[in-house]
Amino acid sequence: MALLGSVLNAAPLLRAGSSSRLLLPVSALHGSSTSRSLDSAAAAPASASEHPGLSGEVAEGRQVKSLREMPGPGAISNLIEFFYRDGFSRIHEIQLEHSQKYGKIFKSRFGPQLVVSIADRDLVAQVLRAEGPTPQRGNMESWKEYRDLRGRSTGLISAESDEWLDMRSVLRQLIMRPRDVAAFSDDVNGVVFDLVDKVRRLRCQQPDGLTVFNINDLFFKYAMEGVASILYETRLGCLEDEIPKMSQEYIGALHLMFSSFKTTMYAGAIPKWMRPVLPKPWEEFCSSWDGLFRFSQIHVDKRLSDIKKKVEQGEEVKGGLLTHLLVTKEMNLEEIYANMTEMLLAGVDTTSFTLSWATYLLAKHPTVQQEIYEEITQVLGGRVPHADDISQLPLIRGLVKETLRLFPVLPGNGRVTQDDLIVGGYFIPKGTQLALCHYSTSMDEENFPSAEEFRPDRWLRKDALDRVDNFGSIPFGYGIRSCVGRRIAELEMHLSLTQLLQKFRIEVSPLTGDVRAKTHGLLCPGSSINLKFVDRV
Ligand code: HEM
Repeated sequence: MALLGSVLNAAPLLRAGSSSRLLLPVSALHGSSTSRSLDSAAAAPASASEHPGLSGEVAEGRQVKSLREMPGPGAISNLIEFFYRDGFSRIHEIQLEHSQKYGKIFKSRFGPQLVVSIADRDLVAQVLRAEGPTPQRGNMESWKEYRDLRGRSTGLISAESDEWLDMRSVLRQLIMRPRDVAAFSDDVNGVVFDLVDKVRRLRCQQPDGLTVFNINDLFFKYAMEGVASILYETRLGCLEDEIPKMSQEYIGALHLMFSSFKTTMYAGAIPKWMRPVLPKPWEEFCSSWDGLFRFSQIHVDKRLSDIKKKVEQGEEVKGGLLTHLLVTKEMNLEEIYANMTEMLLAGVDTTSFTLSWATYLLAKHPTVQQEIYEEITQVLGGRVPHADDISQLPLIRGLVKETLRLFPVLPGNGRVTQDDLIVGGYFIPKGTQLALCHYSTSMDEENFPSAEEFRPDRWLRKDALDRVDNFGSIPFGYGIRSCVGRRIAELEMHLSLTQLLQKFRIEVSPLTGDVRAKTHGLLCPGSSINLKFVDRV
């Protein structure tokens, strides 16, 4: 399942405003909602004074090139790459290959679509720093169409312009600073206890009493339970042996949308007029959204009715994020449903894949694991960690950063330019779809020496890498449209990894092969990760 990935990675590949839209992978296939033709771009050398978004290159008198002159793979070779060589599951590798072959800025075509890919840290920085107040990631037409059809609101992922800005301003105040989410420590720790317990129960079922098969399945349940404990202020029971029916149905809806990654893709890609002859993708798309919205609505309504009861009885109303939103009415009810739905969606696979990679890397590097364990023991002893402890655990933070550098769950991100830009010497007209190639910049030796190596200590402050504006690795994006759930995800990952390392030595099971990454919307383990959890004495 990889909904967020299909949205953030692939949505930019839907051509805006076209009735025959095509969905393309962000990193290697390149489409455009360019509002000017390439010819006019070529014929209109920009001047810095006319175009506030332009870099100093024009002013310095260097020749600005048009998109026509930009290198990149041809449409036919892209077709072959993706449809005959299973390129859809290797988007991250193709991104790297193309940046090595064509340079750090290149264009690709797929039919009428054109996307400009940027695989250079400084150019990515230039683009993101020049963003206006309401950046756009890509085309969200199919999401919006569903919402219009059902009279639903958009949430942060699907909204644009002022509508997006208003909701973002509300949520930014509530969950974007580490100290805001520190308040959720106890709730998340409650879920971590259940995770540890579940590890113990699962390994007991195996003959060696140690192995947990397909660790991502467990982390998926943990991530869902963890994020729901914050978003809905309730427990879903995902880590119980019998998952409650309602939570099971939600997981089913999520599976429908993603197991059918294709469903999401085709729903957006198949033109409306073809739906009568090819109804299934759109129907499945709508039906999975129905399930996701229904689930959120049940939990939001339940909280609302609890609050009303308390008010009627004259009791004080206390609570977290959802309570705040319902009481202050900074968002209307439909907006709350939509944002809870989209945040739950965005917060599960992303976190669980990262945890799966982190534990796999730890198991493969016992010396690193031991160093991190010693740091934890020195700082906490056996004490349960709290959010406030994390600043004292730089290696735990480095572990998460390094995992996301090696396996950025979103290997690429999209932006539609909102102004004419000159990037890397090329004139990029307003409305061009850009693909920011995070995977390539993360693996670039210039940004990270010995880039293939797993070295959480490279993030220790002494090396000055640990900066929010290190554009070589920005797994949560950057700036005003960056991941709104970043602090929640970090809290869930820091607390769970710390406790797992306090309790267990993690080893790779001999039943695990060499696990390689594949793109399935998100960058996910290409095969099952099976790990042994050995008690620490
Ligand atoms: C390891 C975990 C996660 C990673 C790596 C991640 C990464 C990202 C990235 C790269 C973006 C796009 C940013 C941009 O366009 O600049 C994004 C957006 C978003 N993420 Fe996350 N995410 C994670 C977890 C979460 C969680 C736990 C939540 C919710 C609680 C969440 C909610 C969102 C939302 C709502 C957006 C859209 C924000 C907007 O458009 O304003 N994410 N995420």
